[in-house]
Amino acid sequence: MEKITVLGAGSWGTALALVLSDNGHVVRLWGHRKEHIESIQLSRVNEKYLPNVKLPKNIEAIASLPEAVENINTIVLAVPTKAIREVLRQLQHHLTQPVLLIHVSKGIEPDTLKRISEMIEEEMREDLLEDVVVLSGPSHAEEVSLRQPTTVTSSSKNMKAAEYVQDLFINQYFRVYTNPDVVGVEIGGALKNIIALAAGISDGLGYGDNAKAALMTRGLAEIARIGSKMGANPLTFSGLTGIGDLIVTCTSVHSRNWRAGNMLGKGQKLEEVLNQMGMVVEGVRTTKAAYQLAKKYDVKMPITMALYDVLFNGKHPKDVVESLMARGKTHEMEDLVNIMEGRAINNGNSL
Ligand SMILES: NC(=O)C1=CN([C@@H]2O[C@H](COP(=O)(O)OP(=O)(O)OC[C@H]3O[C@@H](n4cnc5c(N)ncnc54)[C@H](OP(=O)(O)O)[C@@H]3O)[C@@H](O)[C@H]2O)C=CC1
Ligand SMILES: O=C(CO)COP(=O)(O)O
Repeated sequence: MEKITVLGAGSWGTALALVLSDNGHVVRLWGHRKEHIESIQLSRVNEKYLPNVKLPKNIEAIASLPEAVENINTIVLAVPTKAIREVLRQLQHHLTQPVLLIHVSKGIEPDTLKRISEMIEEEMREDLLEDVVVLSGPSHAEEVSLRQPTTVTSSSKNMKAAEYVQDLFINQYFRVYTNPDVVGVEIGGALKNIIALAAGISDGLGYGDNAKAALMTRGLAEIARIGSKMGANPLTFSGLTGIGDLIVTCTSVHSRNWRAGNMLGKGQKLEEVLNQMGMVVEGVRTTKAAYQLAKKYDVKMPITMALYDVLFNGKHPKDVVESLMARGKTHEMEDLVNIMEGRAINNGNSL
């Protein structure tokens, strides 16, 4: 039995607190808004983010960060990508010993183009950071909190730490695998949100399953192409944090990215969609980051570019679909064969 603190009292932080509590651990769930935490303390329910589940006694909701991390050496970081640096800066003031940081966020920081574990290593004082582990995979909070079968992957530069996290979380409904490819796991988790937004737009426009299958398949090719250039093992993209997470996010009504895309496809404006959602839609910021990554690494990412035009250049989704379909002819597998065989990627026409 361990004492573990979860930072971030949103959907995913709360669902993971439930998994840890089911495994017999004592969990502190920290949230930054006092009134939100007080309402959880009062009702034992996280009304805003996970209204159907009552929290058991071994989850303590806490609004004070120093209290939440006192005498703790394992922390789950479950806030949106854009809040990571701010939370880490606050956290360090209150740590008196090194901690294992388990991050579960799916994003890439625009401009710096850092992955989450890179942001953590940059922000944390070395003497306060034992290891960084990423836990990622096809896992909607709504289903995990109902104890429905779910599989995820634990990844770290230090495989002992990844295995420790596997042991903390694994149980009869939450199966945890390990994978040493941190870059692939983080890139797959972040970039699938872009494709989920595009799949939602396609559904919102009234296109059918053919279009969605095309987006998912060619989206994965795009993710594998940039991921491999960034140092990922291409095989990771055929696993849980690649195609697995792509499937669940592009096809589930639980996905905020798919739902946001769906509203955009039906003609709503980005700002009103994000306001309506009330929860994080990571794919929007990640599209900006991926657009910059494609330029930096000189990798063709046509779906990402098309989505960027819809989100940030006011292009109509139907027009970008037309442009995508009208591109020059190409060989389907050429890039992937090159990636698998470790050859240089052809950036010409094979898209
Ligand atoms: N939901 C899911 O099923 C899954 C989510 N993820 C990933 O987990 C991460 C978190 O997502 P999720 O929990 O779903 O998001 P939610 O939108 O459900 O919740 C986000 C939580 O973070 C809090 N927060 C926002 N900014 C800050 C800040 N500056 N300091 C402290 N807390 C802050 C929010 O507080 P407030 O209420 O004040 O806004 C809220 O409690 C994302 O990267 C997501 O991609 C990964 C797998 C599954
Ligand atoms: O990452 C997720 C499922 O694996 C959650 O996706 P959304 O953020 O789109 O809801």
